[in-house]
Amino acid sequence: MDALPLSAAIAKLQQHKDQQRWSLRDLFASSADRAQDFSAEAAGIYLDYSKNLLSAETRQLLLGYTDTAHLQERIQALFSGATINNTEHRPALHTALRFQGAPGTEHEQAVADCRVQMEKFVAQVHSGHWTGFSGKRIRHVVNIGIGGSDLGPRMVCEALRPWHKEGLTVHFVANIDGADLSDTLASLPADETLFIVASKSFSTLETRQNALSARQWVLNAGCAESDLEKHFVAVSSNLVAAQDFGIAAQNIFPMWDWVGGRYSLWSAIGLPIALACGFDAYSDLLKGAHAMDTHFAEAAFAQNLPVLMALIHFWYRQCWGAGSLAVLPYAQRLAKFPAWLQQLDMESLGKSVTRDAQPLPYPSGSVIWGAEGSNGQHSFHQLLHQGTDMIPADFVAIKQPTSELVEQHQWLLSCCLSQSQALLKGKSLAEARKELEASGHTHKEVHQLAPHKVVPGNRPSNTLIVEKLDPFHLGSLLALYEHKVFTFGCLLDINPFDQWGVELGKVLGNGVHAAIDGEIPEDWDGSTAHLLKLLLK
Ligand SMILES: O=P(O)(O)OC[C@H]1O[C@](O)(CO)[C@@H](O)[C@@H]1O
Repeated sequence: MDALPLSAAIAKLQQHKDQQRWSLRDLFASSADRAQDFSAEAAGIYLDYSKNLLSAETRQLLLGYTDTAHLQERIQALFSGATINNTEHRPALHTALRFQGAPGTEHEQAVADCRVQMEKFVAQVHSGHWTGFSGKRIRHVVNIGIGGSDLGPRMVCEALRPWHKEGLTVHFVANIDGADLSDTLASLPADETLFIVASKSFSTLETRQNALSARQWVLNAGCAESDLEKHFVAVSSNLVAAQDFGIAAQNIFPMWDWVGGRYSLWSAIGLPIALACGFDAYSDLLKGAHAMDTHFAEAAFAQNLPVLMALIHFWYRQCWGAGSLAVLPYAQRLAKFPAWLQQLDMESLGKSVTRDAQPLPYPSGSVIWGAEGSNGQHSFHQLLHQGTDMIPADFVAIKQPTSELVEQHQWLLSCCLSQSQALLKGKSLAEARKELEASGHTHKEVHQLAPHKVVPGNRPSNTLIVEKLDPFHLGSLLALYEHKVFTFGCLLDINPFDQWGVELGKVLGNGVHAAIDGEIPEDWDGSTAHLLKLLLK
């Protein structure tokens, strides 16, 4: 697609933005039902987007932009399995991973078969029929994987802690830093530990090295080579490499090239979830995601949660110069949600050319960052409130208490709502002065202190209310963000399913490693050569 119509449409949006003075206080004052008007709901998730710097006219213009970007056709292409990952010549069919009912396509049939294999395996481990080399049942599972083969299952397992099965603990190791693996293994009994080597490609440096070390650790503990299959299973689309590594064919769970790594937690990459929380919980996660898929595919764009969220983020990125988005889940168990979203969003949208390889004439994706509330309030929220940049934020609140400490949940929700309220309202100089005068400060003190107490306000946010932090609603929340990111990619006319930029670092990493025992090539930059010499001294 020619990027020019998109650039022209963005210029129109920019004009609309530049022509008026935007005040959240005024927008609320001029419309009594703004909160209702600027909200939508689907699959157990309520989106309030009223605290955004946009009017009904802005919304119309943004919705109009979806035609220019051919969004409807793109969504159809996604669901129908068209080759939308055009640089790798593949479909992106993560939605097929969470199909419900009877399998209707070849892809769904493969998924159904894999689910049967997973369910059988989980039952064997839970029942104690799967034993380690000493005949004892498995009590620890260590997932070795990185990126999409780690972040999703790790985050979900932490989010669903109340579903964890007794007697089985799931651990995650990702980093090439040996401390990750050795700290994890330090307290584990090798004969009761099972490893999942999770790697779509089965060629990822970190995963291969960690898996090799884990293999040695099991052997050192007295396991015979012939018993290794009791301790290693794999999830991969590269069956040959997994078998070459020494994983028995029957212990390999399939993955397919039509599933991107960052969209893979719904596949057998989700095995740690099924082991930690049970297969029913894993199935409910898929159901929640499927409910959001249906909403995304069928709802009118004006009511469509992923589309609305993508349009709003796009508006700030293109017309307001917002370089980052803060994601603030008010739930301790969602502490890893921002890290999962970082890969999903930044690996997908960090591109500089359009689908047709033309230089992108407008900004691409932005920085995604954040942490769990209320902790973030006591660290980086200061910058959100008084820093010079406007940083839009997504607040995620969970309606039902996540623990028996119900009163604390009420405080948690109060913290969440009051933060977005403070971002909206701010505090004017006059308000700051009045406050200081009322507390007995001298005229001089008021004059000096008041500017420090001014909070600009007028800072936008979305609030998502998730009914409950359970498998179904978590599935729905994650699929919402997946589709938001896909939509953003369509609005930019980029391919959100490849990640060529990551490859360069991998290739250079091999070169640096080779230089440790060999010669430093002459064409290296001076800094890298000097640093390596210092490190090797
Ligand atoms: O599952 P694999 O093939 O080991 O890849 C791990 C991760 O590495 C990446 O390719 C890039 O670092 C991610 O996209 C992927 O999720």
